[in-house]
Amino acid sequence: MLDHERVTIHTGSRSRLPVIVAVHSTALGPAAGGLRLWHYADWRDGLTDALRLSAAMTSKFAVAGLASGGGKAVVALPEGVKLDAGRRREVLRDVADVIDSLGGAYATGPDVGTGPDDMAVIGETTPHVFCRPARLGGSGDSSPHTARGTLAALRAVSRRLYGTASLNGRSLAVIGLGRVGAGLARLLAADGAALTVTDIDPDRRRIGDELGAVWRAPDEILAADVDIVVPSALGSILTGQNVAELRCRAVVGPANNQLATPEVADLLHHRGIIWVPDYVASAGGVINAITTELHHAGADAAQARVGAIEETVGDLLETAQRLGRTPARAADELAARRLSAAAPR
Ligand SMILES: NC(=O)C1=CN([C@@H]2O[C@H](COP(=O)(O)OP(=O)(O)OC[C@H]3O[C@@H](n4cnc5c(N)ncnc54)[C@H](O)[C@@H]3O)[C@@H](O)[C@H]2O)C=CC1
Ligand SMILES: CC(C)C(=O)C(=O)O
Repeated sequence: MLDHERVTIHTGSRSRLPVIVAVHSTALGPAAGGLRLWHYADWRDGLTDALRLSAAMTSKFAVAGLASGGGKAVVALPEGVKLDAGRRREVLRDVADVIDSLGGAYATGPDVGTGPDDMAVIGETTPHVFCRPARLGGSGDSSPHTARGTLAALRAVSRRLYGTASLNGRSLAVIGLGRVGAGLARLLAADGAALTVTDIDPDRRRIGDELGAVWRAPDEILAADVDIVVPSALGSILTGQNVAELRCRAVVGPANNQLATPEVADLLHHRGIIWVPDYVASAGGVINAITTELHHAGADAAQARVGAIEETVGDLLETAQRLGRTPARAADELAARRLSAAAPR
């Protein structure tokens, strides 16, 4: 059964590409979530992604205590298609038309494949957009805040495992050195962590070299002998098959939808590996954007809320242990309580 309030699929009048907007829930407020511009073998895979990603946004906002609902947009690019500047603009204007037609039920921001300049183009058509560049009144790139929020989650896990929040001397494997992953790797290196890194884009290796990190092939890094694995690329990286190969004590990262299926959280738990739900660890970017742009709080207040992810994760780990649950279940239950307490809209 469809679990979503509204799903719009529209063939862009300019680009002729499928523009998908999934609004999962507006129980806590109008939906928000990023725009993913990515390649898919079949556009229906993009639809599946939009459905899962938008549901995760609902939980992300609920656990973060923000009055927004879950949504996500996906433009499914056929494999191998590259967008030049003109074509990219057409795609973004198509997306903007769909968002505008929803009358405020959904506002977009950046996700994989998009950034603040793309939000500026969308903002030419519709006001329902955030993370535009600061010169246009937006809060800019979300990824440094997402990286900082993930670091806060890592500190909470380090405290639980090693009795100290410091990551100095810990070994971490960062999978994906994109906007969030590279920023997070820099923060971790500055804290004295020993890094192993990878990306499918070989050009990213220079970021690892710059940080003195060990480079591993993408298909080898999950089983690296490190303290913590940090998924920072795309989803479904943890499966029923590969959990058995892990050698780390925790998996904590910003990548959305890391589990191929929800049951993988139980498998990790049975192996004694702490998994922090991605929708908790990755909330820093959207916390900063929504707090400053929609709730008009100052930068310091927003940063404090991003830093509070450390406390949120610490509390979740404690609740999970006390009640004999996985952290995933403890987080799902917290989100469900907050959603059911919200007045019907
Ligand atoms: N940008 C943000 O503020 C937020 C991002 N996220 C999530 O964090 C993840 C990363 O996002 P961004 O850094 O913004 O995207 P990005 O597009 O800048 O970076 C993704 C990186 O992952 C690499 N990659 C893709 N598949 C890979 C694989 N199989 N193995 C290794 N590397 C691979 C890509 O080459 C790219 O360098 C995504 O899952 C995104 O949904 C979550 C919350 C906020
Ligand atoms: C960065 C925001 C917009 C988002 O989509 C997410 O947190 O996944």
